[in-house]
Amino acid sequence: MISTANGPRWVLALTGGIGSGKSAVAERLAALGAGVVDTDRVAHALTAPGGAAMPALAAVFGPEIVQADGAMDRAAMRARVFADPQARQQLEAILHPMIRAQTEAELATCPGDYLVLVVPLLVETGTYLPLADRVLVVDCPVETQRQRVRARNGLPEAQIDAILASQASREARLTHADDIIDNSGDFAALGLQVDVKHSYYLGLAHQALAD
Ligand SMILES: CC(C)(COP(=O)(O)OP(=O)(O)OC[C@H]1O[C@@H](n2cnc3c(N)ncnc32)[C@H](O)[C@@H]1O)[C@@H](O)C(=O)NCCC(=O)NCCS
Ligand SMILES: Nc1ncnc2c1ncn2[C@@H]1O[C@H](COP(=O)(O)OP(=O)(O)OP(=O)(O)O)[C@@H](O)[C@H]1O
Repeated sequence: MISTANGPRWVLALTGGIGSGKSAVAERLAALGAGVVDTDRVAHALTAPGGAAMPALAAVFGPEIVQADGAMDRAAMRARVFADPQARQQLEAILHPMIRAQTEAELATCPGDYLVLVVPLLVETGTYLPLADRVLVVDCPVETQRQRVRARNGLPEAQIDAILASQASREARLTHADDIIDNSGDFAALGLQVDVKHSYYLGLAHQALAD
């Protein structure tokens, strides 16, 4: 439970590797009434035109990572950081503290029956784990992740390899799971699992608040 100005809130941390289905799960939980704060979305806002992270990013990485509209050039930055671990560390050193502060501010005011905190790097950084009452991992075979990322972004295979290599292994991530959603099937199979988990989390959240 986290304490907010609106009282204590029960928090589900939701994670998974790239292309595993975190956004699809979070979207459905939101439709069912959960309050969702997604650190990827927070990061996007910080790097949008006029975003609070842009001055520091331009100073460190140069004008070539800034688009004409003032937003971060995501493809350019992706190519750079997944080819160079030191550049990735520099990017994370700028963005992660800002993402954390904004995420905490949003959690403090987010409505919903309980809170869902979506953190792709939950296991890798460990810093969000203390906020979580429960950890839900969206899981599928790495080959399925590859296929879905390929279909969505058309990323070169070497870049998909580099992103996967920078993230925790499937096995390491699963050791942190209280619950697992298997997203190796279709959207219908995913939806059924999410609905069951949501009912369970509603019960846990109500129980925790009653205790
Ligand atoms: C590297 C960037 C420019 C790539 O942008 P792009 O639009 O291609 O991806 P997007 O932001 O939508 O993220 C998609 C997925 O990439 C993976 N990913 C993103 N950042 C990282 C990272 N630092 N390390 C490993 N994987 C990452 C995650 O699986 C994430 O869900 C961007 O992800 C970024 O700015 N990352 C740094 C911030 C960060 O660490 N975000 C993770 C959430 S806290
Ligand atoms: N069960 C499924 N069947 C078919 N396609 C799926 C399924 N689940 C997700 N997808 C597709 O796979 C892609 C990745 O899904 P999603 O964006 O939900 O994953 P993510 O974990 O949030 O990804 P990222 O880490 O890149 O932010 C999307 O294009 C989505 O539409």
